[in-house]
Amino acid sequence: MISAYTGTQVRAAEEPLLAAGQGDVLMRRAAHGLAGAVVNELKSRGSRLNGSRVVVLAGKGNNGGDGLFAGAFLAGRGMRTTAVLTGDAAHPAGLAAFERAGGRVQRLSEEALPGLSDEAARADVVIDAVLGTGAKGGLRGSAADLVEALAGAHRRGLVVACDLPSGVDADTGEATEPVLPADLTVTFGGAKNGLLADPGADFAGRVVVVPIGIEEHLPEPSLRRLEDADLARLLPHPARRAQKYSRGVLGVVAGSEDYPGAAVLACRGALAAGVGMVRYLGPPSVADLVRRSCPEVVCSTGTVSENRVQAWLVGSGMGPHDHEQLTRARDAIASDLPVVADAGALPALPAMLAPHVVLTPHAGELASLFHRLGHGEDREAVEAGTLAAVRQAAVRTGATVLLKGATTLVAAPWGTTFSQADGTPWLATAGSGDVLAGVIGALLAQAGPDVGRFSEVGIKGDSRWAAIAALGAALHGRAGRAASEAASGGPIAAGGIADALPETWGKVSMLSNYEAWKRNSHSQPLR
Ligand SMILES: NC(=O)C1=CN([C@@H]2O[C@H](COP(=O)(O)OP(=O)(O)OC[C@H]3O[C@@H](n4cnc5c(N)ncnc54)[C@H](O)[C@@H]3O)[C@@H](O)[C@H]2O)[C@@H](O)CC1
Ligand SMILES: [K+]
Repeated sequence: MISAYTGTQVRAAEEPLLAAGQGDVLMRRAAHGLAGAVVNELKSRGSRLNGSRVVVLAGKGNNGGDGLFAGAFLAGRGMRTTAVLTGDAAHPAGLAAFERAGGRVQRLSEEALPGLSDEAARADVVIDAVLGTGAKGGLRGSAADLVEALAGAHRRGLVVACDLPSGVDADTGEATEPVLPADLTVTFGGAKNGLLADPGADFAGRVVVVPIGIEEHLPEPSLRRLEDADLARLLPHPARRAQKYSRGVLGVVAGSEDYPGAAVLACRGALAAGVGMVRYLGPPSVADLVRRSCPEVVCSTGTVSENRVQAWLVGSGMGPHDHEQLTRARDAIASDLPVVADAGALPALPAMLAPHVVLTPHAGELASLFHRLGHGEDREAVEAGTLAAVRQAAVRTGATVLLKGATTLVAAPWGTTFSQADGTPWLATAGSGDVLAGVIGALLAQAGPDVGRFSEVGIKGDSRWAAIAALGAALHGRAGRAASEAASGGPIAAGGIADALPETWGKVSMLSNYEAWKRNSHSQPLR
């Protein structure tokens, strides 16, 4: 699990060490980690260190101090280092160390701007150490001009953000442009929320966390990302004596005469994600298409209460005039069973929901939901602050809310939030969301009463619905990536995501089987 924190949480964790006079030690550890990451990255690219040029953009706070100390380490490795001081001051000890190591110091001003931005654009490495967790707002004045010029330059070297790209809000991921897009962000003590939420994540590149000794003082994470081992633990496994009903039955209320394919794709997503049975309820013409496309699906007629299932999927491919389907969607939501409510069901939701109802809007649908709740956020506002938006939606509706995007965020109404970025931009294709709803529906149907596997990864109570949705997003993203990789990185259609999902699932669970085998192999005979 990757854990992320707000700037305030990280600063509070630093407090006991600062009080014990360890401030310098923390900064040197951070700087050493930053310099080491630069060296590793250059080596992995086959670039030589000796004589290559590094420009450190150093602000006046501790973030600049980290950058200057890192520059000193790099100068010690034979790199030609220049510090561009963006403020009216610089971290005194960092600056002294930098100068002692032979670094060259330049002060940024309007006059010096053209020459320094040229130099930065020609450098092999640029370290962005202007603003860190203590910043208010974005870059200003000449620093903003320099970053704007650099971001627009034809060619630039490796860009490494110190702690976080300057201008990205550590707590929310909001970005005040200009922000220099990093290839690599080296962050200290723990990841920051802003690196795992869009638009901040757009600027962060690959994120490396450097431990600096504050970790034991960190509280519960503010944001989590499921990794391989967590996914493996959370995947349901059929019991030896399982039968299709005990494996979980998903009822699907989706599709319409205008969008019949959505029902098919939702069913394909569900079938690929381990459910025991899928029951489809919908218009006869759609049911015919579902039967022909997925003969495994049982098409039923009648009402929601007449169909016995363990979870419902409602809304994919439904419009505002599909009255019979909308009635079924409302009944499913009122049934007390877990529900994934997608697309056309979102405008028909009751005002207050429960955490076992998982809403799956994209940014535009979330903006519409806010409008109905009497709040004015438009799509742009949601996209500019995805983390705040998804959390607010969960609090206001009482539901678990999954906000789809390059980074998919899932928030439980009580605050537990996940960020998954497992996919590829090829996933932005029609029908992809229907498959995702099917996958999450299947996982909800298999959830059962067992909460043990959730507590194993530190997820308590009703937060498990958010973990299930995050698991679904991770599987969907990875399946999409696998489908694209099978096409040598080419495009995918939504059906291909469902087709790739069983193997993705198998690979993830192999990991847990291997761990179990390793644990057991010394003490038990293998069967
Ligand atoms: N506190 C600690 O012990 C440690 C802090 N570390 C580093 O310290 C950073 C936080 O340091 P600071 O609290 O000094 O904060 P920053 O370095 O983020 O910047 C704050 C400084 O910039 C000024 N400033 C704020 N907003 C600005 C803006 N929009 N434009 C221009 N100037 C602005 C402030 O007046 C202040 O002087 C972390 O991101 C991390 O890099 C690390 O060295 C690890 C240890
Ligand atoms: K920075």
